[in-house]
Amino acid sequence: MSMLQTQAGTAVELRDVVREYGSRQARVRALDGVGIGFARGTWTAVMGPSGSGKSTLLHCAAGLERPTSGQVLLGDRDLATASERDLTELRRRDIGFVFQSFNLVSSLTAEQNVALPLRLAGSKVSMKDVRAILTGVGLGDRLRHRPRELSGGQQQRVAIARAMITRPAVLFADEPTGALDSAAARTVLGLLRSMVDEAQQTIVMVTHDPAAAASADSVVFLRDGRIVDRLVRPSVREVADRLAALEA
Ligand SMILES: Nc1ncnc2c1ncn2[C@@H]1O[C@H](COP(=O)(O)OP(=O)(O)OP(=O)(O)O)[C@@H](O)[C@H]1O
Repeated sequence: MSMLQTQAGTAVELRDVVREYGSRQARVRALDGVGIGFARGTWTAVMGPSGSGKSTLLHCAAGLERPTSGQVLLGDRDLATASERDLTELRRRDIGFVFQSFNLVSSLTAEQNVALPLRLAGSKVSMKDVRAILTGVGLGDRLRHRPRELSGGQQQRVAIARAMITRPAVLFADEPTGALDSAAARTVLGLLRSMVDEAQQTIVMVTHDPAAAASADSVVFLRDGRIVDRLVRPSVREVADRLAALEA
């Protein structure tokens, strides 16, 4: 097997990823040699103090940004060196993204928003599949509603349905519960959990919220662009304590 291939059972793997911003005088090393594999069918939360490199890690892993050096392997492809064209295709086909701010198209209905990635990819759109996935996230009675007619939690569930319609190898989530009240956050976290347990989805999620992080299977902690710790199935308390120690 080629070296440029994730290990069996790994959805995405970062190898010695460095990401620097700025030029000589004002160089910032946002990621300083990160190596981590995200196993298929697992949910990993990424935490750390402000500026520790969480968003940069997520963006590099999702092919939204290129590392300065190192490899980002998705199957047998290296996102660090893939052509722009291949990256665009990979992001469309193999990667799902959910943001804190939902990023729905305001003029489109829930159904149309969910169908959008298929239309953009030029795939055949099955409205039956679109409705099934919206029903799966509990919005079977909101198909024709536009984003402003939905609550924040409902909008985020549309965004998750939209990310899942292409059955991506990995779902990346950047503070998916950051704009939600605790009840809506719990619903969204429950939905992510069922995707991992029932559909073997792989999820990588950046969060500041220890309760959200403790919903994942494991939590990795960044400081100064390096992974400094990993907790498996921690309690909310353990996550909060570890984070507080890193922020001290
Ligand atoms: N486009 C950019 N240009 C220059 N520096 C950047 C850029 N993006 C990020 N950085 C710097 O890289 C470091 C890591 O930023 P990053 O956004 O990944 O951190 P974070 O852990 O997600 O922070 P937060 O929790 O505050 O969102 C920071 O020092 C930041 O200032």
